[in-house]
Amino acid sequence: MPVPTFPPFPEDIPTHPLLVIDYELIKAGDKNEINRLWEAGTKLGFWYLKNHGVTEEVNGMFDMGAETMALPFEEKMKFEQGDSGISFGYKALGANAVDASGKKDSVEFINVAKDDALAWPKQARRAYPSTVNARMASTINPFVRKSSEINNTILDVFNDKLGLPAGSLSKRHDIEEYSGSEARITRTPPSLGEKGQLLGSHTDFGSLSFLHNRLGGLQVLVPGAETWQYIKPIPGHAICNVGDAVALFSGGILRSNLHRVVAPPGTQSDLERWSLVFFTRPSNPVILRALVDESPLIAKAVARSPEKNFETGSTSQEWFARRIRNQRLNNRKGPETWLASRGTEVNPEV
Ligand SMILES: O=C(O)CCC(=O)C(=O)O
Ligand SMILES: [Fe+2]
Repeated sequence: MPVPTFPPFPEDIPTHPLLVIDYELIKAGDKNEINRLWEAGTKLGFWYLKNHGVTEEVNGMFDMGAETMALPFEEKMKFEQGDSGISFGYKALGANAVDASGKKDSVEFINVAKDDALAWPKQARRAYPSTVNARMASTINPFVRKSSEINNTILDVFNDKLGLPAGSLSKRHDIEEYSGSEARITRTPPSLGEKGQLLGSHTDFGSLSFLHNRLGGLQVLVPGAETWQYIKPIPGHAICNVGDAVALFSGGILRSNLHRVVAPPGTQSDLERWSLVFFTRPSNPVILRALVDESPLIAKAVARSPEKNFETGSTSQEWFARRIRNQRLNNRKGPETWLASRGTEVNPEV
């Protein structure tokens, strides 16, 4: 399908600028670009990534999303993620809370496990709708492979800057090992000028997120600022951010920043909103904790923040399942369920 055109992001709405990082330069070991990536990862934890080389796969992923969401509701529900804390599969509109009051979310999405995309035509973690299966080999597998490679290249840069022994972060993200890494396509019905959150304020659960957006709506709460600010989508650029796992490994040196999604601004609010994310997460058995014994820099950072707890005592798999499970409205008992779904942002000790 040709890439559709969209009404532009309004000129008169303030946006927060992000550093644009050139992936080709990062791969080539360009010192200046590496320093800029480090600045982006440590100050806000968000940046644009250009020349990432996945544009064709991104377009195919959006087609897969459109084909999947067009299936009858009963068909999609056969692949529903369930209430046990497993993220892979389909999530219907309104199945999750967006805040402590238990307000329903307004998005539907399909999550495809990295492990299934790589194992295809075998099944590793679960089954998917026919529209997903039809594009596993042609689109989803190359999207996941290329995105995982970008993930480990960026983690190697952070590894070096953090003074960790070579390969310390990337060995925790071995592509061959089962993890919660997944590709997600989200569809949001037109907002029609409505105010309010489509996806509540959160930090991402995992290591890095690679977001391919076409419409606005994503906002960040910049440290020290009092108001949320839009991040403007730029065609062909991914929006990347650091998640909780890497923030914890680094003793807080890398930043997992709060963000949320509100209605697309201006005339964009009359359209359906589609977004694609590749979320990377450490392998299932990896313990989420600051790597103080591997890097004096991380040990110093942790010592400087005695009020914070970087020892979660949780494996990557448990951390992830806890967050997914406690967002589900089916599991809700009260505001405490929402609180139990949170990450590094509200844990009073982190
Ligand atoms: O759709 C977006 O712009 C962001 C989505 C997001 O933050 C998430 O799914 O974690
Ligand atoms: Fe997010």
